[in-house]
Amino acid sequence: MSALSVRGLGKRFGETTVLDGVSFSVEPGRVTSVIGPSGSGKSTLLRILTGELDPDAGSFEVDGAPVRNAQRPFAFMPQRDALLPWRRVLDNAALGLEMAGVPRRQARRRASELFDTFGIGGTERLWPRQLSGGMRQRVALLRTVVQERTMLLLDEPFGALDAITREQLQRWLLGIWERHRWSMLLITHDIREAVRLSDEVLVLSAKPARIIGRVRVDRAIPRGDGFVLDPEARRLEHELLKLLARAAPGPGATMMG
Ligand SMILES: Nc1ncnc2c1ncn2[C@@H]1O[C@H](COP(=O)(O)OP(=O)(O)OP(=O)(O)O)[C@@H](O)[C@H]1O
Repeated sequence: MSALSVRGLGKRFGETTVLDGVSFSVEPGRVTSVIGPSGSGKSTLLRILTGELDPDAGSFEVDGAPVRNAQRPFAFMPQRDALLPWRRVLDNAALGLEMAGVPRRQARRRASELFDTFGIGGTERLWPRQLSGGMRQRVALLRTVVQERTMLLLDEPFGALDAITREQLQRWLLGIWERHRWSMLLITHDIREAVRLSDEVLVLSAKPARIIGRVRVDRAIPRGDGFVLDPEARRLEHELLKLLARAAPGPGATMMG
């Protein structure tokens, strides 16, 4: 049974069709990435899954059961880290639990237990503005995973970071993932990141978005640092580049952003 099974999702904004019959599944404990041209509808897809938007067509199931509006079994990390500047780091980390109805003290205790594992021990009493970009992302991810859902939806978690920090956080995420084995759906702009972190990469076309390619990465996760230089990884990146050129034909065909 799939952790997530999406069938024929369609979405229009006014006259514009953004998603057109998008179907895929994420297997339990697997990581699936979605890449595609800017504006193709990747965030819209996640916003439908989280219940922020209603689809115009199609449906999806989680663990084999249709999802009703009220119950969203995902933990979602949005594109921006969205830490609240007026809450200390620990209170930010506990926010997702609090919003899910967990009493504040209990939420803070559960969040605080993860700080060391996430490499941010000692920052609990700081304000978000006192953290680096990479640390902020760790807090945002902690806030997401502390909700203890089996499926994570991550919308470009490392998109705003410099290349070195991004690389560090990818390595770190793989290490954390190995312990928890969440099913993950990851939106990214970075082909190399998609190949390194995923079991399968889906390529969306430009608007209206359809899935125009699927690339499997048949190497066990976590993959070591050397994997990016592995000929197989380079071949898959090349294949994805070609698919992206088809996804957004014309000048800047491989540009995403
Ligand atoms: N509420 C809305 N009303 C009208 N149009 C919208 C709305 N939300 C998104 N869109 C449009 O839908 C399209 C897809 O947007 P979306 O943010 O899903 O793309 P994306 O692939 O995530 O883009 P990026 O890679 O730049 O983050 C865009 O053309 C966007 O302008």
